[in-house]
Amino acid sequence: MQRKSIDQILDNHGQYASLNYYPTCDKSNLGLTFGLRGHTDPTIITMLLPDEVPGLEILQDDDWVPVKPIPNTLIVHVGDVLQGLSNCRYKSLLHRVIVNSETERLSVASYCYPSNDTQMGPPKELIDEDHPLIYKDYTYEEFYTTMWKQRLPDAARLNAFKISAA
Ligand SMILES: O=C(O)CCC(=O)C(=O)O
Ligand SMILES: [Fe+2]
Repeated sequence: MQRKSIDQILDNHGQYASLNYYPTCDKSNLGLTFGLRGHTDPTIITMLLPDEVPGLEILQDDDWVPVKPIPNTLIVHVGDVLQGLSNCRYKSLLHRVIVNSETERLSVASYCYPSNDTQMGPPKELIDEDHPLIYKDYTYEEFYTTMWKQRLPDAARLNAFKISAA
């Protein structure tokens, strides 16, 4: 696939950042309280800079697996937009943050997202007999609006744009 296909699709993209603070949690509430519940990010990619306190977990083969913090290391992961654009060749990462009773935690997250009018259907080069088209063509604005209006659980966000969706 041509690099310029993706450059053209994501020509006007933006980036915003959040500073996430996770306070400690009373022992009696551990297990009931999440720093962030399991979610995927509605982004192209997300770049994370966590501090050295563990907490981030990713879902792998139905198990939540802790991500070991490595000092001064960025974690880059795929978001929903790239899953759609790649016709599911890249998968959006399901992740969550757990808290602990001893140490507060900080992370900086930087989210890359496309402009509202970006057509999110995958480039033609990615579609062939072995990789049939999964999603209808839709704009990022439609995706984002549907996501908030319908309060869809994460995995269902992109499903709403599947060709086979009712
Ligand atoms: O704090 C973290 O390590 C993850 C933050 C996160 O998932 C997010 O901001 O979407
Ligand atoms: Fe996230």
